[in-house]
Amino acid sequence: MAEQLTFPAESAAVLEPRLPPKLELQDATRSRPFVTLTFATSLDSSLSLAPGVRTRLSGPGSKAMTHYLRTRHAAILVGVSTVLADDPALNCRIAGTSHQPRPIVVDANLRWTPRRSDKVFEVCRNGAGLAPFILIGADASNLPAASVELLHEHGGKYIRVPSARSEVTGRLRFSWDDILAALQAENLTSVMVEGGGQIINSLLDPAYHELIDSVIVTIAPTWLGQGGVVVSPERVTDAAGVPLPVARLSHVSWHPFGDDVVLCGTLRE
Ligand SMILES: NC(=O)c1ccc[n+]([C@@H]2O[C@H](COP(=O)([O-])OP(=O)(O)OC[C@H]3O[C@@H](n4cnc5c(N)ncnc54)[C@H](O)[C@@H]3O)[C@@H](O)[C@H]2O)c1
Ligand SMILES: Nc1nc(=O)c(N)c(NC[C@H](O)[C@H](O)[C@H](O)COP(=O)(O)O)[nH]1
Repeated sequence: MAEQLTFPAESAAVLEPRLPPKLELQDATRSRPFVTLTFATSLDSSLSLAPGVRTRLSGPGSKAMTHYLRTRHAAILVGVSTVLADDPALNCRIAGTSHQPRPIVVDANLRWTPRRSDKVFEVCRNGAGLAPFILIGADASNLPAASVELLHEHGGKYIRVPSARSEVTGRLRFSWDDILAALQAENLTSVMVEGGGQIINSLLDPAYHELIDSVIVTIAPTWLGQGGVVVSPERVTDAAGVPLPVARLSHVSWHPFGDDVVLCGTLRE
């Protein structure tokens, strides 16, 4: 029996001001999708114990909240390392839901070879989720024919996005404007960005704050210790080289969910 979660209507009401409009009312004529940044973190800002290690942080209440968020967004976006680490279903497991979000996997450097046994395809075949759209570099070549076929069979696909090589790592990067334009072109009117660390840290760059409509963070009462995947965006300095805060939430509210607390806010004034 597949996992079935419930989320109380009173809790949903508390979150409502932080959410995009109901899906049927979302405006396809907006210039870009509604963006919710959401993740679960430890007290030492870790998303997981180590890169590649699936780590449960959310308790049952805040986990149900995350799945409720999935009912309210057209798409759910993760980085390829999250897919490789977690083999996630990227579906919505709220009992009775009729909506499934479109999984978006950011894989600029083609590290994931999708396989029939991956959970995201399994839930898709069971009618409990959608197949992924995989964002790859505009010049990517030699796509594995079996992966193209597997995606096609399940209703997913590769989508090409303009890319540039990072001067620091030499790896291909997308700008968030281009990522969101690619989603908009697919009529995906809202997206929740779930992680992992590299995805979140790149979105928290001040250049992108205006793109983020809502931030919803689950904080679990635990320290994971050093060596974890940490949310800590690149440092910003003033003209004299003095460090400045990268981002601060405004319009903040805190909501307890079991042992966890959920922090809501926005990066706009
Ligand atoms: N606690 C949570 O809420 C949560 C959520 C998601 C993932 N996780 C955990 O996070 C870990 C994975 O995080 P991570 O930081 O290693 O990887 P990640 O999931 O952020 O994926 C990193 C990859 O995504 C791609 N990428 C990221 N930003 C990009 C950009 N701007 N342009 C192009 N490509 C880009 C690159 O290929 C990069 O190698 C896993 O252990 C997973 O379990 C936790
Ligand atoms: N809210 C939240 N609490 C957690 O404790 C945790 N580990 C994640 N992780 C987010 C990640 O994007 C995917 O949710 C996981 O990879 C699991 O995926 P599924 O639930 O199977 O879709 N998210």
